[in-house]
Amino acid sequence: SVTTNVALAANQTFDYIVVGGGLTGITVAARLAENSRLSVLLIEAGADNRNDPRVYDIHKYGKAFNSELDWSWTTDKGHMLGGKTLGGGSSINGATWTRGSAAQYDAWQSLLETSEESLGWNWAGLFSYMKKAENFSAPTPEQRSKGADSVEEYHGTTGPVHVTFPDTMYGGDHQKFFQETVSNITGLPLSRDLNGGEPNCVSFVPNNLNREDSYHRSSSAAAYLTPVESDRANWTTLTTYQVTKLLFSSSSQKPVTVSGVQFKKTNGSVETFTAYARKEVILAAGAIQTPALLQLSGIGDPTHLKSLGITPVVNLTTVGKNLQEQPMSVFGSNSSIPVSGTGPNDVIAYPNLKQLFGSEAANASKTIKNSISAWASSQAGSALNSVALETILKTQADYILNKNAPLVEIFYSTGYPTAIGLLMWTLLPFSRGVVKINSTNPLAQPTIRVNFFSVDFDMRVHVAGSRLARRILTTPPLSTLSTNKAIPCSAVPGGNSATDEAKGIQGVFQSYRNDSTPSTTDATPGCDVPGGNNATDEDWRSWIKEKFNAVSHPIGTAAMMRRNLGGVVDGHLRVYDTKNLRVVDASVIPLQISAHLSSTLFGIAEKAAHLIKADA
Ligand SMILES: Cc1cc2nc3c(=O)[nH]c(=O)nc-3n(C[C@H](O)[C@H](O)[C@H](O)COP(=O)(O)OP(=O)(O)OC[C@H]3O[C@@H](n4cnc5c(N)ncnc54)[C@H](O)[C@@H]3O)c2cc1C
Repeated sequence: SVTTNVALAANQTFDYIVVGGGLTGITVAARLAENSRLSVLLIEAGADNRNDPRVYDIHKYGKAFNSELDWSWTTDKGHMLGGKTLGGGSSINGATWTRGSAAQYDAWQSLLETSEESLGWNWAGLFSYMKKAENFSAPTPEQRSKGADSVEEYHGTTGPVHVTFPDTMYGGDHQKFFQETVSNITGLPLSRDLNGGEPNCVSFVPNNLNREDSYHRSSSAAAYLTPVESDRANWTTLTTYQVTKLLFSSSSQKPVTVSGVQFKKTNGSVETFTAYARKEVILAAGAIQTPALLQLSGIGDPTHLKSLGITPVVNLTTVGKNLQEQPMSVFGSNSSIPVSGTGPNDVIAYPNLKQLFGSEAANASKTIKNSISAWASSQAGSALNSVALETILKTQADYILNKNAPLVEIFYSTGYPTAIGLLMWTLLPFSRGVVKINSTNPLAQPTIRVNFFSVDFDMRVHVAGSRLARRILTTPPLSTLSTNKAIPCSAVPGGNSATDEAKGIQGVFQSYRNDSTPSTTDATPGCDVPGGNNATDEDWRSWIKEKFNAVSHPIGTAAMMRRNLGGVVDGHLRVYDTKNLRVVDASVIPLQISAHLSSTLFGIAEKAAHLIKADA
């Protein structure tokens, strides 16, 4: 059952306690609870908002941002969004369903001990679990006529997460012209389906929506919890309570044993409760709150912990380090014709280094090859050390230079009724950041330093992506739809007084505005770069620095790597020097992928559940 009745959890013992009822937490809990002999407690800080239209109606995307459903963490540049509700990010995200390139997943395996390579943390191993999570409905003939397509073997059809194209999908000249323009400029091939491990293309993409449920969002909660909610007496989901500390039964002897968790009402009331774990505690609080909870519990850098008066339990200096988050800029123009459909956004271009940099590609490659060591030194404070980081960055460089990994995402962000928009973000930053608690108050937000653009090459990528975005908007056939052909601008119809519908559909635009654009007109980033079409790199750099925002795809803060690279968990997702504590969320992803994260995370959670069951 889903409950706010703390008596159902306090002072009780469960086989497994899962911390965080977000994307991965619900997935793992649901799989463990399939065995009726095992008891599972899932604790979620947010409320159960499954019946809130801001959650189930994808057309209201963006309306949950900066509300009680959003952690809205402060970073070194603006806010990072995160779902604070049952389903976590999967309840408030854009529902875009994509996967990275096979080489990127294969790289994860190379960061593990040789003895763990057989665990299958590679494309082949994860692809099967991503498909296990998926219940794909191929496009209808009408959707095909708009441009949707799929390759059967890239999808699962019997999993819990419904994935499909929406009945309201966009699919007029806008989409077609965007594809054509991008392809003409960059040479990117049009792909039928980018979910098969080769996203270096331009393609329509599906969403995790449920065709059998009025195209409502298929969040982790809707997919894994709702259908079994009344059957699983062995699974308790406690909402509106935040886990504040892990408890250890033996902390002097390594590996340490976790005996349970402390938690309190998320709204800050003083009373603290305890629940006990017979077998394991699984952290799934996401890439920001999981490292914070580890640190609050004494797992982290002893010097930092002692400075706050916390007794160190496990010495793992990289808890919270290796943070990789992506910067995004927004571009737009108004269209002379209305768009067809109401979305959500459905076409993405993923250029690789050559397609992004064009004639500058050789130079950009040379910069990467010659700079890894210097970047590792400059970012060493956000990693174990420069030697470890150099190995990690070399792995990242390898798939950029040799395996066509896309460097930026250009998401065609159509806006009802007439907007042409492009969201462009750097996918694979070389900059590294840190999440660090700054007090012993478990309800206080940790300090998040992403260190955006602290490796200058990340800015070069962003300038190249921005230039490409503007070129796409000003090149036919897409530019023939624009009312402002010279310098596209004004993306959100109605600007800051846009209707709720326009705001909802264009949530990303809108959040960008709410966050950092105090514009009083409907002028939109993209039209106001000093120098317009003749802007210099310096013009672009200063505009980007002022306007960019976080994508809200943080990863890496409890990375799955060998310990001498700065890993926090091993290939079984077990925290080093602990016996029964695992992390199963975006924190464990060691390197960014050229994709939105959720399909990958459902795969990780499915695989984790398998590992946990096998170990038991
Ligand atoms: C605005 C936005 C848009 C996105 N768009 C897309 C998209 O279109 N497609 C895509 O594939 N991905 C998208 N993502 C990314 C994806 O949703 C996230 O990467 C994913 O949800 C992360 O999963 P997770 O399980 O690691 O964490 P989450 O899903 O964030 O779950 C963590 C959960 O733990 C809870 N929690 C935290 N601390 C505690 C605690 N101490 N005690 C109890 N509970 C706690 C949180 O409230 C939350 O519910 C988007 C993300 C955001 C924020």
